[in-house]
Amino acid sequence: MTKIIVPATSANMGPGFDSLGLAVNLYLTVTIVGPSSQWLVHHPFGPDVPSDEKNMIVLSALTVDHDIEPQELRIESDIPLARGLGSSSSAIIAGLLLGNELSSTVTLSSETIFQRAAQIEGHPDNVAPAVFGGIVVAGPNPAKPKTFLHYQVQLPADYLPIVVIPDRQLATSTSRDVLPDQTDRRQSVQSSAQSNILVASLFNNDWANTVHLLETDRFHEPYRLKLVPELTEVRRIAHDLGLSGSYLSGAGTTVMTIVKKDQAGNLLDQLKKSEKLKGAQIQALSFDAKGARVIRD
Ligand SMILES: Nc1ncnc2c1ncn2[C@@H]1O[C@H](COP(=O)(O)OP(=O)(O)O)[C@@H](O)[C@H]1O
Ligand SMILES: N[C@@H](CCOP(=O)(O)O)C(=O)O
Repeated sequence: MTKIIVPATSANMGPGFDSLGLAVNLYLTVTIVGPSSQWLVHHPFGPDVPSDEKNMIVLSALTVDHDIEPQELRIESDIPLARGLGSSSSAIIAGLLLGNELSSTVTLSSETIFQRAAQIEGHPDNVAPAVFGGIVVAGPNPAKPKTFLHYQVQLPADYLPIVVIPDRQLATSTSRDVLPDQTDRRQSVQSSAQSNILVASLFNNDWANTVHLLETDRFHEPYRLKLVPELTEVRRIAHDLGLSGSYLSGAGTTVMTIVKKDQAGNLLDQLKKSEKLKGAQIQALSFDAKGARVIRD
């Protein structure tokens, strides 16, 4: 049976709000069981997520080709919903790949799948690493309205991502609602400078400085902190160990820390001891370098 696999993503690396994201080894897997008289989606997400043609994956597939035959689908997922790990992006991309597989008239390239998914999401920071894998800088293409440019960064060999995933959902739309419409000019200039330096450090594989720059966001973290106080606790614990590299993953509630591999065990031990992080899923991950893929047999 054909399987579609899409990784989870962590957007908003540092001051790279809406433009810098990375893919990790948590996956959404969609198995195409076969044709059915109507769309039937077996999934583990409970009654709030539709199991018929209203499911986000099916809706996305139908944007590729309205005439595709209904299918029975089986969904497995390690990506928790509404926690800042790009579950909606992975569902949209899985749907576009599904439509691509099932259509007899349309064939989409990875580039087109990325562009369409970014248009649907409205920002490319999750969908770029979800489609292409790794760490990606992406943003609006000034030469072509409604399209996006994207550039992939080399992955660091000696760092890995650690996630703290609170046992609490936060819809991206809710978390965007707390952001101000305007920011101060001085602050914007400083944030823009730090974002530029962060991108330069990423392309120079300078992770000793990158981890500090990951903590310089002023676009969203100050406003979202009240929704995700765990960020303060993770930073406190990491700083006590002399470690930087923590940021709010996407719109929250996940907190991501990029840490040197030889420090990961130390940090995990301390995070797991914290009363304030009780109930959170705390684990070391790895970067996903491949991005979305289709496995046919
Ligand atoms: N695999 C999926 N199938 C169907 N709907 C999904 C799937 N993954 C996510 N969604 C929808 O997207 C919502 C979460 O999107 P969002 O608030 O953007 O959070 P995030 O993308 O950070 O996980 C879920 O509540 C659900 O409605
Ligand atoms: N830049 C977006 C990223 C949202 O990511 P998600 O994983 O929470 O969907 C934002 O901050 O709103």
